[in-house]
Parts: sequence; C-alpha cells; structure tokens
Amino acid sequence: MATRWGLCGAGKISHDFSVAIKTLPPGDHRIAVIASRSIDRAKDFAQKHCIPKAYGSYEELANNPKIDIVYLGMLHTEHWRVGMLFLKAGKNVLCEKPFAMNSRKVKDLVATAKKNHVFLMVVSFALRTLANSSGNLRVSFYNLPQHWVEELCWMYCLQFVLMVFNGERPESIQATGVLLDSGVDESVVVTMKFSRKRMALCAFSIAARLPNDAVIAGTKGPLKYVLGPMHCPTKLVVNDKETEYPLPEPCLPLNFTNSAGLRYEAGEVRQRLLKGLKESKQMPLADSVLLSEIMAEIRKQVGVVFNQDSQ
Ligand SMILES: NC(=O)C1=CN([C@@H]2O[C@H](COP(=O)(O)OP(=O)(O)OC[C@H]3O[C@@H](n4cnc5c(N)ncnc54)[C@H](OP(=O)(O)O)[C@@H]3O)[C@@H](O)[C@H]2O)C=CC1
Ligand SMILES: O=C1OC[C@@H](O)[C@H](O)[C@H]1O
Repeated sequence: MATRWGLCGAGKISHDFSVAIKTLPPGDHRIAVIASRSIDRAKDFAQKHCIPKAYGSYEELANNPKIDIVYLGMLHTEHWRVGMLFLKAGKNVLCEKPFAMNSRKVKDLVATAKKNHVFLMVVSFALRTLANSSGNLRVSFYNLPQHWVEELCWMYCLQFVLMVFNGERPESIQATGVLLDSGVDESVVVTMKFSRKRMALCAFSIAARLPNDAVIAGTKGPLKYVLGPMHCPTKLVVNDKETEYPLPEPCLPLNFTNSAGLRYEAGEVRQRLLKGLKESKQMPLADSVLLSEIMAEIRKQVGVVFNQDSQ
C-alpha cells in the first residue's frame, strides 16, 4: 500500500517535495492532502499537483485519520509550533530543515514525538556511505545569500560532520565570526575536536567566495570529496574516482537546485514506517538534538541571538 502523505504549507519547497515524490513509484507514495493557511492557495496547489484534497487550515490535516505522514514544508520559524500540533495529534512528521530555531524547541519536538509514539525526522541528505572516516574533515559553503544564513543552512555543514563522526559529541568547539550590523552572522569559522585526535573545520560566509563542497581527508590525503552543492550533491570523488548519482527529470520546474533529491527522504520515511520504526537510522533524533546543541554553542560564541530564544 502506498504511503499517504499530507503536505503542510503551499510554498516553494512543498512544490519541490511534491515533484520529488512523483519521481517515485506511485504504488509506494501518494500525496493525499495539501493544507495551507489559505484555501485558495491549497486549491491552486492541489490542481497543479493533482492532489485529491485541499484544506484551508493545518488543523484539518491534523484531524485527518487517513494520513500516514505529514511533511512540514512551511517557514522554518513555524516548525516548532506547527510540528507540536501534528505530533500531539498523533501524526508522523517529516520536518523541513531546521527542526526549530533553538535547541530547547528541538528537544521539545523530540520529547513530544516520543511521548506520542510517532515517527519524527528532519530533512537531511543521503550520504551515509561516506561515513567512518578516520581522518580530518573540511566543509565549506561559498557565498551564501543572506536568506540561507537566516534559514540556518549552515546546519548542513554540521549535519555532514555528525554523519562522518557517527553522531559523536565533539570534545570541544571553537567558533569565531563576524556579524552584520543587523546581527546576522556574515562569516563564521568553526573547528571541532573529536576523540582520537580527529578534527572538523566548517566555514560559511555571506561575503567570501568559499568552495561549496565537503572533503574528508586523512593521513593519506583527501580521500573523499562531495562536490558542491554539498547539501544536495550528485557527484562524489573517492580515491580520485568520480561517481555521478543523477537525479530523475522532474515533471514540473523546481524552485531549488537538485531538490528532486528530496525523494531520498521520502523513500527513507516509507521504509521506516513500513517497519513500524519511530525514527530514521540515517538522521537519528539523537543526532538532531546534538546538532541543535552544537548550533547553540556556536551561536553563543559568535553572539547570534534569535527572537525565539526568549519565547
Ligand atoms: N531542504 C531544502 O533544500 C530547502 C529547505 N527550505 C526550508 O523550507 C522553508 C520554507 O521555504 P520556502 O518554501 O522557500 O518558503 P515559502 O515562503 O515559499 O513558503 C513558506 C510557507 O510557509 C507557510 N507559512 C506558515 N506560517 C507562515 C508565516 N507565519 N509566515 C510565512 N509563511 C508561513 C506558508 O504556507 P501557507 O500559507 O500555504 O500555509 C508559506 O507558503 C524555509 O524556511 C527553509 O528552512 C527551503 C528551501 C530549500
Ligand atoms: O535549505 C535550503 O537550501 C537551499 C536554499 O536555496 C534554501 O533557501 C535553503 O533554506
């Protein structure tokens, strides 16, 4: 039986997610509902994506018993509030990144999912095969547009680091950065020390043109490259051998680079739900919590404060 998806939020990433789902076998995945704060937007979206049901509120989706999983595609500042609505209603949730604006709210979501015995996962990327490096790691993001920083895209670098270090907590974190007058982090460099003398270095910047790829390097040199865009890659280089992982042609134009790759998330969710599991092995909830704590420490050291921190 197909996994029945309910999409929440009729914006750009929900469009891309819907297109990505359509690259998967229809017998495996079916989008049953689109919910928007506006019934007109929901109906337009439903017509464009051939979705049978459109709701003009998120609450209606939360009350629909015929949905297997909700995709939270709304603005990231709303993930915690709306995520809580669905988790408390007993719905499984795949949340767009980031889970929430701070570590307290991430932990709140995870605890609520556990309490209600439902599945919860944040959007990640499918690169586990590169894990288990014994070497050092460098990840950088080039020339980020400001909204990428505001949407916490730098978490992709940290997700990658945690993936390579198998969710291990760093022994120490050193972060330094430059802020814009508005308080937005313009450039940040982070070094993390892990057990057995291993290190990771992450850099991202709105101002400087850094390479947008990830490298895992050990004593034998740079062994593994994830060619940019590192958060949604299609090319890996391992021991000088490049392998391409092409994405299928989308049935409609996409808003974001390579976002047909969201199909990997959908596939992972289906596999876990079929097994009755409550989280993903690819992006475990413990990693999400640790990621939020690392982000909090980096923000503290660099001096980045969000309104949500005091709410
Ligand atoms: N994984 C990835 O590659 C990407 C992830 N993202 C993440 O997805 C999020 C959404 O991005 P995107 O789709 O580009 O944004 P859009 O502005 O296109 O859509 C956001 C949607 O959020 C909903 N929403 C709910 N509450 C609010 C609110 N208070 N203010 C504004 N919108 C609200 C709206 O849906 P409605 O009114 O229909 O209910 C709106 O359409 C980003 O914040 C980002 O973190 C973004 C791009 C790529
Ligand atoms: O997560 C993201 O990745 C791609 C960007 O274009 C987008 O704005 C961001 O939120």
